[in-house]
Amino acid sequence: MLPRINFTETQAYKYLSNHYIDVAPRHLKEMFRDDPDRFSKFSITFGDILFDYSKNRINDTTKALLVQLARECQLNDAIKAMFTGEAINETEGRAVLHTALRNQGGEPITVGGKDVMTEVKAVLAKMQAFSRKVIGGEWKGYTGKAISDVVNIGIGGSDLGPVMVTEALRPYKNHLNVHFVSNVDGTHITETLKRVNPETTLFLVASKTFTTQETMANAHTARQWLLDSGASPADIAKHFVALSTNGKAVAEFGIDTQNMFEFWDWVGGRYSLWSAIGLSIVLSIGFDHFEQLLKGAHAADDHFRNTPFEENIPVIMALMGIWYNNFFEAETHAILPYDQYLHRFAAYFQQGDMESNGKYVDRNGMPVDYQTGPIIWGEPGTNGQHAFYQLIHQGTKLIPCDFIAPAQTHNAVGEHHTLLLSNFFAQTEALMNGKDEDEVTAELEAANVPAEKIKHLAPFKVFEGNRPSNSFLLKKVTPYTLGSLIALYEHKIFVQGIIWNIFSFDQWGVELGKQLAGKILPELRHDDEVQSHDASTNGLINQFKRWR
Ligand SMILES: O=P(O)(O)OC[C@H]1O[C@H](O)[C@H](O)[C@@H](O)[C@@H]1O
Repeated sequence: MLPRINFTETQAYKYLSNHYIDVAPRHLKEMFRDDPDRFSKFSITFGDILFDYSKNRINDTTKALLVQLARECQLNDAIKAMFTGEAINETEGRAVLHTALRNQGGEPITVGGKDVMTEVKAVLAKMQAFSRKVIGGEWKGYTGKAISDVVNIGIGGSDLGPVMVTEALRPYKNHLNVHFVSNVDGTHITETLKRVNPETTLFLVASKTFTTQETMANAHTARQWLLDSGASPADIAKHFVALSTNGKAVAEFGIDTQNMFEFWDWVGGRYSLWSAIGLSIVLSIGFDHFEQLLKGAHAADDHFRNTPFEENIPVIMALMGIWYNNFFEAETHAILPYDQYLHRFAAYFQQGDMESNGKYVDRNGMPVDYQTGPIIWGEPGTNGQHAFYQLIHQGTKLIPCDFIAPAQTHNAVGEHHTLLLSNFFAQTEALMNGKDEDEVTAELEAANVPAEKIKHLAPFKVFEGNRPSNSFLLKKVTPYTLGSLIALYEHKIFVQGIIWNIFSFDQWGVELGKQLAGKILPELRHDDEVQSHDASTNGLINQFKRWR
């Protein structure tokens, strides 16, 4: 069982509340001036990842107190409980073992007395053999042609991870075209099917539960499309495989369970890209690269498990987040990758973080009286710079940011990468330093702007700075480094959930909408007016009926 500690009642929290009063008015610029060791003190190198957290509004005392907070919340025990397969997803009575999926160290991991590693390895071997056949052209469609296109049909955790990783690792891609259909909006499947040929398309129906409305609707439409093209029901097996925990529902759908790649209820949907759900990744970049992804994640798992909190990247990421979320009252956290291939990274962690820690009930079943998970958002730089950075620089809200950039690009065209990285460095520096009135005035004077105009303009051109950021400088986005980076973020979410005393691995909050949609659906199947809802919902439904 996970500890039940209200972190606002710890000693560390009390100290931090007082300490906040001292630190909040201090400017990062001064902190750098006063402490020449700041960068070496507040940065951690892990393999090919440099994590710099020195541009945060902290000093040595802040860090020590935040680490004390983690200790008082018994983070050590919680980490151990997760890695050893305790049922820490208590509301669903399940272990949380995405770390077992990438356990490349050979250590046995048991759930209910059974070593899960045997099954994990068997499914990986099955994925490897299958992907070899598909990539090598040995697996044929119903007219005897090799597969050219793979369509992953899934949503949420059965979509976002594979999309993000296949995009991030495009430089490692083979000849197969990989597509993703998630939305139940018929447009998504229709537009995708326009681009593929039924004779050479393989569908992966990816669903942990195999009951998700969107995925089932898309899968049925895809199956019908295949049959309409001239395939027989017996040909389905050549074009459909399932990635699921639910063998019964897979068989009922008509997919041979031989063609099912299994995973288990101890894999949370939003942590499942390492499981059979990653088959689209394997097909896109080959099994060896997928294995590298697992290895990178495993190295991050080891780091998380075995490194003292002071030097532990996910722990520090989490503590910085708590410092802003619970003391500075920051509401959001931006993830800003300076790498076009990472363009779905923030979207991926919107689910990862917000579905995990978007909870207002604590582990005792009581409403919390403090803030929990932040709103996660972001877009790749430099696009964001020309869109929303204005608010980050000069708005009234404090937005802690993560900047992520590779030192080496996969596409060395002209000076592009140097331009990109100059923006990456400049932004974190500008957010931190800002620009005071003297600097603004000097600049305008140098540009020969008349004194009267300077007085008028200066306030608008001042940047107060003191806006915090983390920087992740990666040597290069490789499968291994990406695996590590994702795992570091996953563990950050875990640490925050432990400190906030919430359950990070269930998602009851998504159920209500699903339930109500199920109730409304039959009402939309006829044209009679509905009166069974509130006035707004009735009004919307009835207008929809008149217009459709
Ligand atoms: O993989 P599935 O069972 O189809 O679930 C897909 C998604 O469904 C729900 O919306 C959950 O909130 C997500 O966590 C999950 O990833």
